[in-house]
Amino acid sequence: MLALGRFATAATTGAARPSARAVPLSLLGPLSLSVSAPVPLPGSLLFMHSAPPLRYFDVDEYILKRRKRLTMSTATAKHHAPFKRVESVQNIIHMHRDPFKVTVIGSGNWGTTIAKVVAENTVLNPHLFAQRVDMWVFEEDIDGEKLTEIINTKHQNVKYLPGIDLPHNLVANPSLTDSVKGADILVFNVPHQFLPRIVSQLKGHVSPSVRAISCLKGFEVGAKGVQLLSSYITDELEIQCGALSGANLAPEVAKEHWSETTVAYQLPEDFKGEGLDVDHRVLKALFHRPYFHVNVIDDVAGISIAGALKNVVALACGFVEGLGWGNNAAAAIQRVGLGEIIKFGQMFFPESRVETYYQESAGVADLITTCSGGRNVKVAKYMATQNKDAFEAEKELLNGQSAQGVITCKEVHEWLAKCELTEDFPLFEAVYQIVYNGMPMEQIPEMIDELEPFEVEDDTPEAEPQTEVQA
Ligand SMILES: NC(=O)c1ccc[n+]([C@@H]2O[C@H](COP(=O)([O-])OP(=O)(O)OC[C@H]3O[C@@H](n4cnc5c(N)ncnc54)[C@H](O)[C@@H]3O)[C@@H](O)[C@H]2O)c1
Ligand SMILES: O=P(O)(O)OC[C@H](O)CO
Repeated sequence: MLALGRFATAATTGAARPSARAVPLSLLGPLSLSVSAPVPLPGSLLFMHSAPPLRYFDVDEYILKRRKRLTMSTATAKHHAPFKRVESVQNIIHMHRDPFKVTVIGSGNWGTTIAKVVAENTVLNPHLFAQRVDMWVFEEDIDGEKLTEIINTKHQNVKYLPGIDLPHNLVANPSLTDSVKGADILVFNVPHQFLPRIVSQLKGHVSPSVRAISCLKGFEVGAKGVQLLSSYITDELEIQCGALSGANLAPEVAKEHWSETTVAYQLPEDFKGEGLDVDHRVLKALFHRPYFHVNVIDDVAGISIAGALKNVVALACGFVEGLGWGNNAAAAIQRVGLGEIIKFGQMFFPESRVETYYQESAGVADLITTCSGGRNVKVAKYMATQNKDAFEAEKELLNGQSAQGVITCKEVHEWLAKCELTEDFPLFEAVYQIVYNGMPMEQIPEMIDELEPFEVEDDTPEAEPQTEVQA
């Protein structure tokens, strides 16, 4: 309704032109009028069914205005504009400094995949990025050989991303502090339970001018309450940190099957200027690939909340899948889950935007893909079918990888319990009770029945008050 309200003011009134094709607005829905939605065919008119007399939306006029707006916004590009797509980046950024040196911290399933993406782009953009990308690897022994040595000679991460060739400019580095030496951009990508230790080891080794992106999904719950991981990194290391999150199952991205993602970043107060510092265009150049389409926005909170909480919802999906309840049950879980995700965001991170949850890859799209084929859903399904607990399931299924929902549901529970709000998030609470207290998963429907509908603020003008009709 937000988009409908905005466009309704631009609509003209009058009769439909006889030659024009009419598209009933009610069929298109509010999303179809949003800026990022496909534009309807020229020459068609969208009828607005909402208020008599019948009004229409002139699509030709809309397309012209939209094109003009896009041209203007490209010409007057401002870094803070939300949802503005960053157009082509090649050869546009004039660098007034040395190329940015990039380090990826983490080498798991997603860590290695993102390192591959980044290393491909540093080769393609030598004016922007130093070609060598260091990837910090938590060293381990694989059949008597060090994992870093295997990666640096065979150019494959045989444990966490087997079968995928890695660029030769990607260098596995077992020393955390050495890997960040001289780095301008840090890409954090480890299971989030390991972040506090990593960050404490990095203290004193990272200059305040370094910029960072967190690809982690989860929260930090501590003395400061519930914290986004990007904020945690900023607080601990005193560096600006954004986030990358989207509908991105690592094995598919690694095989270069097309997907989308969202990067969110806010310029720091000490931003040095275009060509001198990391901004939206630099980040697009760093992460965008033909098979990995990036949209850069500034809603760090929105994409981080969606990314973390959908893992909890995915566990619930896995439970009902394991119980053999079918697609309807999974859809019901996702509907309720999305409501709780948005509610959580609006309640604890009011700066996050509701639109992010449905317009961005990091929102509902990530919820869908994670609930369809992610590790969380697999672990939960295994719990249901094999009668194992979450930790046994993770160990038996994932070969050292992590299902982050298992930890996130505990963090969320601890935070909500502190706020005495567990009853307001019955699905999140049900998942916690199943994973940690052995509550039967068959009880999910009763537990979530109490969910109050969540009201989203609407800027549609209020209807005229009705005059009371006297009998
Ligand atoms: N895998 C995906 O499809 C995917 C997609 C998007 C986002 N994510 C998110 O990305 C983050 C990283 O996930 P991942 O898939 O790369 O990791 P993963 O689940 O594959 O975990 C394995 C990694 O953890 C490391 N590790 C194990 N013990 C450690 C320790 N004590 N200290 C430090 N590191 C240790 C291993 O060395 C390995 O690199 C997570 O927050 C996850 O939710 C994952
Ligand atoms: O495999 P999962 O469940 O950790 O989910 C992976 C990603 O977060 C999907 O975007």
